[in-house]
Amino acid sequence: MKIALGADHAGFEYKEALRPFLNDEAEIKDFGTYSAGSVDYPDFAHPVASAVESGTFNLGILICGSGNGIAITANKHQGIRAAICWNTELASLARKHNNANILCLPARFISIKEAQEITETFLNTEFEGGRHANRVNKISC
Ligand SMILES: O=C(CO)[C@H](O)[C@H](O)[C@H](O)COP(=O)(O)O
Repeated sequence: MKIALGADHAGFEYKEALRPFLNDEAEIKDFGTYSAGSVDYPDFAHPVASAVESGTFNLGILICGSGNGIAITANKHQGIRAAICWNTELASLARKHNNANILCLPARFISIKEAQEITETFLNTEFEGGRHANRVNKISC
């Protein structure tokens, strides 16, 4: 499993906390940001989304303050299904029903422990297919 990881300044601390936790599970590439200094979330969401869109990475994890900016940006890419998840049930449904390929975490609304649990659920839940496959296939326009 290859995972592309990125965050803006609001998600920086969470990204740093997730990285060692993820290393046990997968091969990780950290696309930045690399400090808590203020940056613009599209500069990190686009590279992560491109990496997943191209198939070089299986899944992406993006983190910003609300989750909105990174999700809006990532979902501009063809074949990207970026889902904002603030609890484990949403993470499970995003994988099972939507085959989400980028997890968007809202750092200013969850704890680091919650972020780790949500990430673990997202990475360990499979797409159910079936009726959901028909719907996911209808997303692209
Ligand atoms: O989704 C976002 C923007 O739409 C993120 O929450 C950003 O992290 C947030 O806007 C950053 O805000 P700041 O006041 O510049 O720290």
